Amino acid sequence: MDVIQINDVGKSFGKTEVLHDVSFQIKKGEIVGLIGPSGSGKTTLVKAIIGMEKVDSGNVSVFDKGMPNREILSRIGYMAQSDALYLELSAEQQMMFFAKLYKVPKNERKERILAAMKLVDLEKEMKKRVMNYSGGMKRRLSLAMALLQNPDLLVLDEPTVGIDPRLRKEIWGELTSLKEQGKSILVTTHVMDEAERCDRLVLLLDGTVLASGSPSELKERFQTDSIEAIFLQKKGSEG
Ligand SMILES: Nc1ncnc2c1ncn2[C@@H]1O[C@H](COP(=O)(O)OP(=O)(O)OP(=O)(O)O)[C@@H](O)[C@H]1O
Repeated sequence: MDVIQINDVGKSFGKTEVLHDVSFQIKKGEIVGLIGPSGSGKTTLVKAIIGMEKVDSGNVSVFDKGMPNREILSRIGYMAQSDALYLELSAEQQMMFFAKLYKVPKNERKERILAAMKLVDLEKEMKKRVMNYSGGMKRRLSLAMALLQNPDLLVLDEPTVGIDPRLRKEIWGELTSLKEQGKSILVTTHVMDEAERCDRLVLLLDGTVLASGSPSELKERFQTDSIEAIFLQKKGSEG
């Protein structure tokens, strides 16, 4: 079964077309990277997947249901590109607020919060108010929030921006183990060594799918040794 199905999706803002006939699927237990230069339409697509943005044509379904769908949304852990955090609260209060909102059973809340915070290496900073967090800490807290309700699908929009290489490696280790538990993960990134860790990549350029496949398939198809070079090649050929 496909966890995410995107069929011929088109979207414009005013006269500007930002997505054109975009189609791809994500299966259970797969990490798919959505890769593309700034402005290529990644965030718009991610928002369409979670039902935050309406598409003009085509359709988006998640777990076989058309989005937006409230029930399905509770199975998705979403991490937005910009952190939506309550600065006045401590990280722990913030997590508790969302644990209630996500209807995490009362007797599991503390345990789940601690597990998610450990994963992003923030368990010692839980009492601190979020306003005193650094940019990278806020990013990590947003990731912990996305993991809180133990979702079947994670949709992460540039999750590792501002996160140092050591923790980035740990986070990717965790994403891989979540995938091994059968979770599906869609991640947007600009970081090419992260792209290499995905099972499959969807390369987006100017709102269209340039190519998709495993990192090694793509490199072979385009006869390059890096994913980045594929974009450079394509841009060059447009001249
Ligand atoms: N609400 C909006 N109104 C008008 N234009 C928009 C809106 N949201 C996005 N756009 C435009 O759509 C295009 C794609 O934006 P999007 O944020 O999806 O790109 P992106 O690939 O996620 O870029 P980045 O990597 O920089 O985040 C851009 O030209 C952007 O200006």
